[in-house]
Amino acid sequence: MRILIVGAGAIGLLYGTRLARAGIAVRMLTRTSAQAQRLNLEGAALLEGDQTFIVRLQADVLSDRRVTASPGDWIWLTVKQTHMDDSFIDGVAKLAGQGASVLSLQNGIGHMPRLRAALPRNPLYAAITTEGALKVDARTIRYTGKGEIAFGTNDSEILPNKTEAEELSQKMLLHALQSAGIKASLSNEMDNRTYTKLLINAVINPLTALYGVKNGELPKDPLRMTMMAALHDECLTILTAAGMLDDGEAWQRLLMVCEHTASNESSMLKDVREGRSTEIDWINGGIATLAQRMKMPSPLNDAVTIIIKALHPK
Ligand SMILES: NC(=O)C1=CN([C@@H]2O[C@H](COP(=O)(O)OP(=O)(O)OC[C@H]3O[C@@H](n4cnc5c(N)ncnc54)[C@H](OP(=O)(O)O)[C@@H]3O)[C@@H](O)[C@H]2O)C=CC1
Ligand SMILES: CC(C)(CO)C(=O)C(=O)O
Repeated sequence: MRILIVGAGAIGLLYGTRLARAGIAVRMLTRTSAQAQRLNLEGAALLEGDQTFIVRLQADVLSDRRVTASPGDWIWLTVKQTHMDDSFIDGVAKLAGQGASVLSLQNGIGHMPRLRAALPRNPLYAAITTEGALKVDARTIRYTGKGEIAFGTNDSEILPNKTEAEELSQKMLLHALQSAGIKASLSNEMDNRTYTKLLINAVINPLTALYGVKNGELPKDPLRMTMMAALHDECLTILTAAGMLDDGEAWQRLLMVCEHTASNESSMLKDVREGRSTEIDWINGGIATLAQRMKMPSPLNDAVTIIIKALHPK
């Protein structure tokens, strides 16, 4: 089985290095030739605790025509939402042809329908990970949080009869991940998982970016807690109306994530600090769009989306 991973950033290299280390045929597809060259020459470095693992893997530039000529069985998309413009999605469609299975691993919502429109015949999977990684440089990432990955089709796409080839391909991917020591599962409730993760990102990400604090600091101030609770409640109301299961644990889960990732700067805080656009349009903006479709109000999500976007580079 061959896996092409598009986007050699924190998450792409976190999975790429561990799969390659377990002997799975992995190829990283980068945006720049400089990064591909560096990965080919020096290998990728995975920092885990005080250990450094140097992993040899093949890398090419996504736009290289030779890449399209030899597609993989699986194509993983590990770029950010901000990178998934129309030309990127066109490039993925060319790469995938009609056969490859495509797995997309982003925080936020809104990208899956666009991918489906561009890939009408390919098996298409959403993935949610609770693992954490940080990109240190073009070839180095730090493993910042252990967790698990779940993948599956979106609820609207669950078909009663999968093809045998599709089923085999899912099992092979699961086996590859597990053989690499990665906690992985195939899920038939991806909408619920996506919304559950979205709720966490929709509270922690914008508020840590606005207050300029690490995740663990967010609940320590009573006024920040008031804001967290209000945003949480609005998101929960909208997401449960959209199909998320309310197991009564959402608020506790949110506080637990703050505690477990206490020393992290959220990805949105980092984006703002480093002068990049954030994934706000697909996180709180995504929730506001869901609300609009259901004719529900979303004043807090609307407000944080505008406030964060005002911090984007002009
Ligand atoms: N990091 C984490 O711990 C977690 C991240 N996520 C989600 O995973 C997704 C990826 O995040 P993360 O890995 O942190 O992001 P990074 O910014 O670290 O990585 C994204 C990578 O995509 C590359 N890229 C951009 N455009 C292209 C292109 N056209 N062709 C090929 N590669 C391209 C970037 O390359 P370049 O630098 O050259 O632009 C970069 O290396 C996000 O949606 C994030 O929310 C989810 C859970 C945890
Ligand atoms: C869970 C959390 C908030 C951890 O930092 C995250 O996913 C992010 O920063 O985007």
